[in-house]
Amino acid sequence: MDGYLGVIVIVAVVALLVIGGLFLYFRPGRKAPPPVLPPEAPALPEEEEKRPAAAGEEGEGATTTLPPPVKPAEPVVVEPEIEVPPPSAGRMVRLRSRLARSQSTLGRGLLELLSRDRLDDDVWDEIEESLITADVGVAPTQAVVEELRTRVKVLGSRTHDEVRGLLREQLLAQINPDLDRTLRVSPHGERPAVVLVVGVNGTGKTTTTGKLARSLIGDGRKVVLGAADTFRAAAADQLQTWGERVGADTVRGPEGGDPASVAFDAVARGIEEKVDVVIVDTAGRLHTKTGLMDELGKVKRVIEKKATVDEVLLVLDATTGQNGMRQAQVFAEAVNITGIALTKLDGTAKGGIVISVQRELGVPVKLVGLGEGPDDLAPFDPEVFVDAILGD
Ligand SMILES: Nc1nc2c(ncn2[C@@H]2O[C@H](COP(=O)(O)OP(=O)(O)OP(=O)(O)O)[C@@H](O)[C@H]2O)c(=O)[nH]1
Repeated sequence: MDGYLGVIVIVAVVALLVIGGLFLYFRPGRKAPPPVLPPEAPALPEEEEKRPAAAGEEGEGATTTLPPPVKPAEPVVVEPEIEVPPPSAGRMVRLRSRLARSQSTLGRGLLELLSRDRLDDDVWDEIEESLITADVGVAPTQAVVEELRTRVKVLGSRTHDEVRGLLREQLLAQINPDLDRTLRVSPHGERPAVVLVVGVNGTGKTTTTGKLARSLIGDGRKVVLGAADTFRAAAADQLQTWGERVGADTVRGPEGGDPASVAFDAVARGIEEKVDVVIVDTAGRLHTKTGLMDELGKVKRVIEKKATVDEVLLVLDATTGQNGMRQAQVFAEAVNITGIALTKLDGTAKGGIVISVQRELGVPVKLVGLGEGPDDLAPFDPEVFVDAILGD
């Protein structure tokens, strides 16, 4: 009996436990067990995620390939583009219109005066004044007027062409077409030719050095530039930019350094690189004549340890008139000038400076600047010059 009772109690306890468990499991408000999620896919790089899926990539079974690691981009070195400048020949003809614009008032005025029926003293005075105003200089003006007076007397009545012919002849005679205007830029065997560029800052000296380098390169020569104007760092930068445009190296020194040492290094580089011409831009400080002589003298002496100085070009601003002439005199006394580069001839009606500067300094105008463009430097051609003054 006791055995039965024990079994009944055990069954009752088990039944109670089962009922209690079921109640707890199904009771209202009980939270559902968390859903079982599939494992997360690995994150893709942003770009890959945005990329539209290609055909066949979508849907079940598509696999994701990770992109290869991106290498950091190599820095791109942009080489400056090397320009090919035009040759020097025919440049003055090309730039003739610039001359005609600036000089034709003089030509037209003279032609009109000389074509008058009666040429009395007043007219001759006016002719003289026009020439003086155009910076022809006193002595050349007197020579021109005297010669014209004689020729006109012989001629009697004059046609326009005859007057033009007379004037052309007289102006050309004053410019002297027979002067040797060739630039000495031929190398001497292994040694390059050396051109020293001197003149006051602001005359267009550095610009002319750069333009000359272009022009020589246009003629097929190899050039090295020397920035011996160490007084002004900007001048060296400017020259270097000119050089880079046409693939010419520029040798420079520290600001305020010894110009002679830069000139020496430039010539040494020229020899090393087997170039045809080394062009040295010097400082143009007009302190004292002795100071200038010492500086330019030293530059020249130092260059001559390695090569010969073939040309000493004086850069002169045509717009500065008599003031420029005085500066030119100081340079001519300090160094042996072999040629003149007359700049800004497009910006003045006083083209007569060509005549007076040659006469005063006894050296020919070899180059003329006719604009701010890189190829606006031309070998001087007296006939083109006079024809531009007189018109066609
Ligand atoms: N119209 C015209 N401008 C020129 C000519 N030659 C130079 N120039 C300009 O004259 C300005 C003055 O040049 P500069 O400041 O004299 O330059 P620079 O003489 O080369 O400089 P530094 O000699 O180093 O002082 C520049 O804007 C040149 O472009 C020319 O023949 N015609």
